[in-house]
Amino acid sequence: MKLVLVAAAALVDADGRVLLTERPAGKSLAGLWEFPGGKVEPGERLEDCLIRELDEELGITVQEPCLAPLSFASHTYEAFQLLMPLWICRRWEGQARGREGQRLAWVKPGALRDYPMPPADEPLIPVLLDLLGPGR
Ligand SMILES: Nc1nc2c([nH]c(=O)n2[C@@H]2O[C@H](COP(=O)(O)OP(=O)(O)OP(=O)(O)O)[C@@H](O)[C@H]2O)c(=O)[nH]1
Ligand SMILES: [Mg+2]
Repeated sequence: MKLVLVAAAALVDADGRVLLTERPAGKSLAGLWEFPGGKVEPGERLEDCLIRELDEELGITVQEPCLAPLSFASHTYEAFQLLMPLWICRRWEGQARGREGQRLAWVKPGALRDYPMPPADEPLIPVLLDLLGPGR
């Protein structure tokens, strides 16, 4: 089965909220909320991919030392197996905005379950809750 490698980030703001972005209409899994990130290009370093995607999708600049490995998602979809390392990032330059027209939400960890996410992301919710607490 095809392996798809995706680099993604949990951006956490000063209030401990996590950024989710809505997948635009027309894409697979449209309407679901996900961590920003994207597919690794052939030969591309994972961290370079993530930094590129965060700029393309959100218009923010992230320095590599501000990315800490947190967890990963492994999920078998119908057409491919997804392997998605997830980094946590608390520091970046610029203000995140949906550069591709996608909606953004800053979400308390305790409210992540209110946002429908791809099935691969489910096991990442308790990881963020453990680390950050539910928020208030
Ligand atoms: N960025 C991101 N992708 C995720 C998450 N969870 C998850 O299953 N994915 C899947 O990982 C794949 C890569 O997403 P992507 O954002 O790089 O690529 P894309 O929009 O071009 O995807 P597409 O071409 O399949 O529509 C997609 O199939 C997406 O559904 C997540 O939390 N963040
Ligand atoms: Mg993407």
